[in-house]
Amino acid sequence: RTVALIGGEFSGGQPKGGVERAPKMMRQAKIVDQVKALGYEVNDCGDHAFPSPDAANSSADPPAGIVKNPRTVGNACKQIYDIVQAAVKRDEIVYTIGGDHSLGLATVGGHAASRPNLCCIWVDAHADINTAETTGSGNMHGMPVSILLGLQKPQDIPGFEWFNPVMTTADIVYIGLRDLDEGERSIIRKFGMKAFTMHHVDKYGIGQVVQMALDHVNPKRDRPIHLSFDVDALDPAIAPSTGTTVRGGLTFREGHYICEAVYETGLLRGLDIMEVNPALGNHREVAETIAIGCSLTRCALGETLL
Ligand SMILES: N[C@@H](CC/C=C/[B-](O)(O)O)C(=O)O
Ligand SMILES: [Mn+2]
Ligand SMILES: [Mn+2]
Ligand SMILES: [Mn+2]
Repeated sequence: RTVALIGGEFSGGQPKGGVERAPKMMRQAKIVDQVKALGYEVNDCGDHAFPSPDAANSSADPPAGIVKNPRTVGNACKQIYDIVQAAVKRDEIVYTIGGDHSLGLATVGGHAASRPNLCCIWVDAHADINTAETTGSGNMHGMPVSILLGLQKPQDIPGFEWFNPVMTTADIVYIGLRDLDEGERSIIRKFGMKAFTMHHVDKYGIGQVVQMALDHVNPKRDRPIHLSFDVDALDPAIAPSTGTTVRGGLTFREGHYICEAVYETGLLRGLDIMEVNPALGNHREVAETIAIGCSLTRCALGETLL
């Protein structure tokens, strides 16, 4: 089994610099050796840096409405999308280290483009499903899912004309939500999307939640799975170095359980570890957040299953 490792050194989907440094920091933490130690071949596709958007409203990439850096984000996504698609065609497990979660359009979208019947588990404090109309911040890391599903027409955002939505609202399930914008709430309700919030995690426990999530998007356990993990799904106490912290998140074990349970299906074909920002917090907080990015990866690749 081969894992294609892709570093997405990209920060343009949100305003806090530093998130582009996570791939190098994870490599310094020996993530490649850790994956190899689990028995995988690693096809290192390298780290991909992108022109970091200069100050907002730059002349080269003016906002589309209030959507910031659309062409910069679209270009980065297109490049990662192509790399992901090529890895999937080689039947490799596609593993992307972000970078902000706007790249989720490229990882899940690129995967779906060459993997029929793909389903997605989106682990996040946020739904990332704002359209250009509903976004309050204009930060594109809050929008990848709406474009992925075609709820936001790609051709209506400069830089995204290349994207062809192939997934539907029924192909994705959320775990960990606790900070939704009003527009996102109405989109989720309107399309009857499945979302397991932190309320459900408390009510049913993580074991039941993952089971119900899989039963929703993968009832016959016959669909390949893409797990897109935003580390801000975890409680900030254990993953502090991330740009959009929200209190009351997943515990260390709940986060790792999700990864273990997805591995246990034998259906994991795509994994994203997103939004680790080594520029945020003190040395210990950065080290802890990088370490959790590595341990989540190991659990998603089978480390803890006997
Ligand atoms: N919903 C907020 C927050 C977006 C958060 C994105 B993240 O999940 O990738 O951190 C927004 O649209 O600005
Ligand atoms: Mn996210
Ligand atoms: Mn988030
Ligand atoms: Mn985030």
